[in-house]
Amino acid sequence: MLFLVRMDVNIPHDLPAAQADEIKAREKAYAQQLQRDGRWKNLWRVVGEYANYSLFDVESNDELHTLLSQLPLFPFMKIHVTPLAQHPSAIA
Ligand SMILES: O=C(O)CC1=CCC(=O)O1
Repeated sequence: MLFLVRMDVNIPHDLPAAQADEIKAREKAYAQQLQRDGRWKNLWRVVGEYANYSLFDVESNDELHTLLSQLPLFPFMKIHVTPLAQHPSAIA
């Protein structure tokens, strides 16, 4: 099942920089592990925003929820999920 996910990151200004850097490092490692195993298929930065659009390929809504809720930045993100279906005119 394919899902388009937008993540908007909002780290509080009073979070110590070292703590923010540690969370971002864990986020990167987690994201790259999921990209390697094929579930996080694409990751794009939104130009000019601390946000991304990502494409996930997972087995279920529950799997996606588990995966997203384990993101180290999850407490600091607004996440919008769009489930995707086949378009009848698509050739690929
Ligand atoms: O920087 C972001 O958009 C949040 C994020 C998701 C995966 C990652 O490494 O950073």
